[in-house]
Amino acid sequence: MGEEILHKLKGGLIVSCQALEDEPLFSSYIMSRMAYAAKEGGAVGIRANSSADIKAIKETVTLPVIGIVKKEYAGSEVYITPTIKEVDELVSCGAEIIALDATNRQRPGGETLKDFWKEVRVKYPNQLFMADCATYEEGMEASILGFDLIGTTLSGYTRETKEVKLPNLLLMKQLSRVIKGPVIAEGGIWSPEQLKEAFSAGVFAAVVGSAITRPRDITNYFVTGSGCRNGNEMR
Ligand SMILES: CC(=O)N[C@H](C=O)[C@@H](O)[C@H](O)[C@H](O)COP(=O)(O)O
Repeated sequence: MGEEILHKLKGGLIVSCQALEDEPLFSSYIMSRMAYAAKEGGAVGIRANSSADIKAIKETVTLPVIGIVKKEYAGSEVYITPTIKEVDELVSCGAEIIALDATNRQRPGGETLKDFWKEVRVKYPNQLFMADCATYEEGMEASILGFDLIGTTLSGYTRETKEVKLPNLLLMKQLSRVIKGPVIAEGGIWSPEQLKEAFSAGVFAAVVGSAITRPRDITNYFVTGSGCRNGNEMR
C-alpha cells in the first residue's frame, strides 16, 4: 500500500493547497477547486491542511494527499501536526501521508520528538509519515527514527535557519545523497527552473505551494519583482 502511494508521487509535483483563516482564500471549497486545477495541470499529489479541507479535496480528486493540521499550542514553537490529537484527525480523514514537524524545537507539553514518534508509530504502524525538517541533522535524525519521507519544509522557518536562502538546494542535495528513502523538496520553490534544480539535487518529489495557490503572494511577487506601482501604497 505504502509503496503504491510512493510510486504515484515519484518524480512529480505535489501542489500544496492551503489557506489559513487570515488568508483571502480560506475555504475548503476553494481548496478543493485548487486541487482540481492542480490535478488538471499535471500534479501527482496534494498537500493540504485541516480535516475539513482534506475531506473536500478527497471528494474532488483521487490524488494522494499529504495531510497536516496546523495548530498552535501555548509554549510550543511546533505548529504542524504537533500532537497525537492532530494525527488521529488526519488518520480519520484518510490522508495517505501525514506530515509532522520533526525539528528539534520545543513541542507541546515538553515532549521530545523521539517520544512523540514512538507513540505515533505504535498507534499507526501502517501509515506513511513525512518529517518536516529544517536542517540536515534533523533530516538524518528523522530518517534514523523511521519516518517514511523526509522533507525540507521548515528550512528557513526556524530560528537556526532563518537566514537560509530558499529553496534550500544544498539541503535537498545533502539529504538525497545519504537517505535511502524518499526526500521531498519543499519550501520556496517559485519557478519551473527551481523545481528542475530540486530534481537535479536528487529529490524524490517536490511540493510547491504559494507560487501556485496563494494569489495574494503571487500578485505581490509580480508587483515587487517588477517594480511597478503598488496599488496598496499612497499615490
Ligand atoms: C513553513 C510552513 O508552515 N509551510 C507550510 C507547510 O505546509 C505551507 O505554508 C507552505 O505553503 C508549504 O510548505 C509549501 O511551501 P511554499 O509555499 O514555499 O511552496
